[in-house]
Amino acid sequence: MLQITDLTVRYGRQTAVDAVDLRIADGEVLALLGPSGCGKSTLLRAVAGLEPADGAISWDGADLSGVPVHRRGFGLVFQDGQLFPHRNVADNVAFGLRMAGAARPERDRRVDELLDLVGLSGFGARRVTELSGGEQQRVALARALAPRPRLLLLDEPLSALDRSLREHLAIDLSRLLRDSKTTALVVTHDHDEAFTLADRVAVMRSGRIVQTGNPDQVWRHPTDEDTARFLGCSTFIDAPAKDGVVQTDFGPIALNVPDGTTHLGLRPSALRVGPGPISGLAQAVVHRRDHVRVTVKTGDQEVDAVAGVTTAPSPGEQIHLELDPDGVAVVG
Ligand SMILES: Nc1ncnc2c1ncn2[C@@H]1O[C@H](COP(=O)(O)OP(=O)(O)OP(=O)(O)O)[C@@H](O)[C@H]1O
Repeated sequence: MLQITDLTVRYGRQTAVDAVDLRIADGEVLALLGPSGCGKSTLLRAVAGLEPADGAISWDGADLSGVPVHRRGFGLVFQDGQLFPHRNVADNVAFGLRMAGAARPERDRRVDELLDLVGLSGFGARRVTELSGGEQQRVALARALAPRPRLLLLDEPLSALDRSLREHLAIDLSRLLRDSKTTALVVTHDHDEAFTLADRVAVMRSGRIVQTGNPDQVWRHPTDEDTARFLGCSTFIDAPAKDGVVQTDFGPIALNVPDGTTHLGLRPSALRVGPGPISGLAQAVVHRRDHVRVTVKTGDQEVDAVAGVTTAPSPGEQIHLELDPDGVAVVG
């Protein structure tokens, strides 16, 4: 188990990581999610031993301060893989095993096993410069996993890849981490990636962890407006709740909240163009992959909504909005 206690990293007068407490259980995949510059890479680097820090980092109760990077037993994967360009795939994967003094037959067996695990069987003799970006990241992952690290540290492992490959690899990576029962800390700014990969998500902002919880909790119940905004909410409303039903201007919604005023964050998908009590005027209409995003002026406010590709309104068209509870978050 990794235990981080009161960890602080300063660069001059700037505090990049501010008194962070965090724990990762054995076999758990924790995603550290936050906007650019919030300090997540710095926190990961401190755990790896690459960044001097105040506070304590321990593994199974043993303090790691003073333990150099290569003695921590952690595996590292960065955004751009950082493979050795002059070595072939098998030699890259075998690197950590060679450093650990593993004998040739064992090395070869483990390399085959890992290439199989990451879906690159038969790629051993290929030059890494002849691989696609996605293949290179798989090799980086195989290399990090080969020596059986007790903790895998992944810093934006998929960010350099294009979107469809990223989504595909996130699912593969999630399965692979589970199958190999790897304990992992994944740093990402992408909430889809965090929610695909993680058992638990820690949201970071301005050097601090502002919320931890399982993906569903964090998605449905962000701790404050900034977190909700970061997780895609763009419209915020207060609405009265009674007996588990919240009455919004857009219609009633069943939510497990106490009676009184509830603060809600609406993602664009919470408001759909369709039969509903509220009318508005379509403003900007933008086509996305599988839906259309519409900015709607209703009363004196502007809200984001979605429409089906075939039923999209034109700018200037009068429309109605209906509420989809799946896009609603309870804030606070
Ligand atoms: N070596 C350094 N020297 C000085 N300041 C640094 C250094 N590394 C990071 N910082 C600063 O510390 C803060 C946190 O940086 P960090 O890279 O940890 O953020 P991040 O959340 O990982 O962002 P990104 O996803 O953009 O890398 C930033 O303001 C950054 O400019």
